[in-house]
Parts: sequence; structure tokens; C-alpha cells
Amino acid sequence: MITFEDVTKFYPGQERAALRNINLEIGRGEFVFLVGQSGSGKTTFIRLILREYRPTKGTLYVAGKNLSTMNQWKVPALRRQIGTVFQDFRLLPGKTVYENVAFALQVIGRPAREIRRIVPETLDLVGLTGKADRPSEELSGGEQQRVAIARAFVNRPKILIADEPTGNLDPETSVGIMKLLDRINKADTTVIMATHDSSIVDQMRRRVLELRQGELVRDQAKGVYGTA
Ligand SMILES: Nc1ncnc2c1ncn2[C@@H]1O[C@H](COP(=O)(O)OP(=O)(O)OP(=O)(O)O)[C@@H](O)[C@H]1O
Repeated sequence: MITFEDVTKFYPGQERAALRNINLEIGRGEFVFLVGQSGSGKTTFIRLILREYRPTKGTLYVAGKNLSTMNQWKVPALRRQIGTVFQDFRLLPGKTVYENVAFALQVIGRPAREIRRIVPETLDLVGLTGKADRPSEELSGGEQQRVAIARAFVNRPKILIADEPTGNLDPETSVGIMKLLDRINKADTTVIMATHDSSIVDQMRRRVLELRQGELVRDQAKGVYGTA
């Protein structure tokens, strides 16, 4: 699903690469944790997959496409196959739960009938039954993250990228979010999650990729947060 072939990324004016000679493959339906200290390159890794940047060197394939040579006009189609979830939820203010999720389908031109069917289905899936008409800012942090996940998943993307999705949540709420991401993964979605949350990584025992100063220093099946 995702292949990094000797990928290096320098930002303009940067002396040290943000990512250096990354080689790895992430298969369809895998669940992968991306760990490493602040500044180790996790966000850069994610931004390359979303084609926010191109590699300076090397080749990156996502869903069968070479992102280095992909035309700019094809990027929106790529991003439709990738759901994204962030630490700060990024919901649309002044909109209800339903509207937040429906919007993701409206912008890609799905028919209204389909939207009326799929949005409630997806809200049920993420555990927000009965909350559709609530203003999203009145929900708890955990509920807001569920809205964000519903929005990311409503189009049934092949890949879900979560950048610190539990970063603003208490441990108990975080467990609920992880159960949800696990279910989404079991529905044949490739999930990549950047995190500093060691207890979650240690509990889930999934593949762990560790970056250090831009280099991949560990690729461990059923891994843990730290090797020390
Ligand atoms: N737009 C940019 N321009 C220049 N340098 C950047 C840019 N974005 C990131 N960097 C640098 O690239 C390196 C990797 O940063 P990156 O944001 O990928 O790390 P990270 O692991 O996601 O960190 P965090 O856990 O704090 O989010 C850092 O040295 C950072 O300062």
C-alpha cells in the first residue's frame, strides 16, 4: 500500500535531512505506530504520504502511485483515499456533528441521498448514535475525536493516518479511541498512527517504526514503544 524506496527529505535551507534514506513497505490492512522524539521526522513522514511535499531523493509509492512523478491535479484523488485525524480534532466550528461528517462527502460531490444514508451509519460505527444534531464544540474531547474519525472514515479510505490522535485525551478516553481505530483497521483499512503515548503502543503490540533524527532505527513487529 505504501513503499518508501531510499526516501530522503531536506527542507529548504536545512543542513540535516528531516528524513534520510528510508526504506520500508506498509502492506494493505496493516496497523503501524510511528514513534520517535519531537523533531525525529514523524510529521514529515506523514506529509510525504499526503504529497504535501515530494521526496528530495528516492521514490515513494502510495496506493500504487509514484508520488514523485504524480501530476498536481491528481493529488486530490490521492488524498480522497487517505483519511486524516489530528491531535486538535480540526472540526468545523458552528456546525453540528452531522454537518461535520456530511461535509466530507459533499465536497467530493456525493449525492444527497447517499449522504443521508452513510452519515448516520458512520456515526453509529464511531459510537455517536443520538449526537448528530449536537453542535460539535459542545462535545467532550473524546467525542470530538470520534467526530473527526467519522469524518476521516466516512468515505471509506484505504488508508487512515492519525497524528497524535490521543494527544489531548485522558488515558481512559484514549483507550476508547484506540478500540475504534482498531475496528477501522479490521475493516481492511491501513492505519498509520504517530504517537508519543507509550502505554497505548505497549498495549496494542502492533508494528512499530521508530525514527531518530530522520533515520529509521527500528522496524519491529508486535513492537513496544521503547527498546531501552
Ligand atoms: N517546514 C519545515 N521547514 C524546515 N524545517 C522543517 C519543516 N518542518 C519540519 N522541519 C524540521 O524537520 C525535522 C523533522 O520534523 P518533523 O516535524 O517531521 O518531526 P516530528 O517527529 O513530527 O516532531 P513532533 O513529534 O514534534 O511533531 C525537524 O528538525 C524540524 O525542525
